[in-house]
Amino acid sequence: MYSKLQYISQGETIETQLYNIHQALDAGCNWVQMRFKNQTAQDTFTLAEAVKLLCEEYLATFIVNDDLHLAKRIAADGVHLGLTDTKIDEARAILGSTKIIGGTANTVEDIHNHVQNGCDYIGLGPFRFTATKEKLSPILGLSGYFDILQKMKKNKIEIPVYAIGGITLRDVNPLMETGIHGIAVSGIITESLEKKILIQQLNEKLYANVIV
Ligand SMILES: Cc1ncc(COP(=O)(O)OP(=O)(O)O)c(N)n1
Ligand SMILES: Cc1ncsc1CCOP(=O)(O)O
Ligand SMILES: [Mg+2]
Repeated sequence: MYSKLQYISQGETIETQLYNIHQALDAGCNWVQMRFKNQTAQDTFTLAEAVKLLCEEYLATFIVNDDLHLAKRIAADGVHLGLTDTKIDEARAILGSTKIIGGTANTVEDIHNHVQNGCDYIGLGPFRFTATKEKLSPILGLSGYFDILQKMKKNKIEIPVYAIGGITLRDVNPLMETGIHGIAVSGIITESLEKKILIQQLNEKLYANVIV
């Protein structure tokens, strides 16, 4: 089963990114998406190599944001692709069947297309406004998740869905009640001064109904 908590990295420099990712891993995150925007190819590659080693040390899943070819080059566990990034079916043809491919969705039609094209998980959002990302798609709110997850059920569309965008601890229970698999968060973990406690609290809520 995919982890129910994804950490999306932040930081304007290689050093800040590595610090933030290391802190998140140390505090218990076991899924990292490296998101390093508007950087040179060399710096992104340098960071990715270091993050790969860190994730291996912590036995964490390592996903590269946006850059399919970088994900392939460094043999990351997978890639996350947005609606304007490389198409999911093209990425599948390049990465093969063993790598994880995540796709962004804002509607049930996006989810349906991604499933048809061989996507492994969905990042559905934004839940609410967030300053972490520019040019947000329409905000879904709780009712948006409820509607989309109901439509998925009705149409028998099965794929793990992660809620994303401005999520806080108190959003987790109501979001999980809509039928999502988990959450992808950046700000709350990066900014937390008590990361271990926060991640424990998030995981308690995320895994509350999982029978082991
Ligand atoms: C898990 C997850 N879901 C959605 C996104 C957003 O991807 P995208 O729309 O391509 O935006 P950027 O992150 O590239 O700015 C994501 N990264 N992860
Ligand atoms: C990458 C991304 N895509 C939609 S919202 C978002 C940012 C998530 O970060 P945060 O948890 O800080 O809102
Ligand atoms: Mg993208």
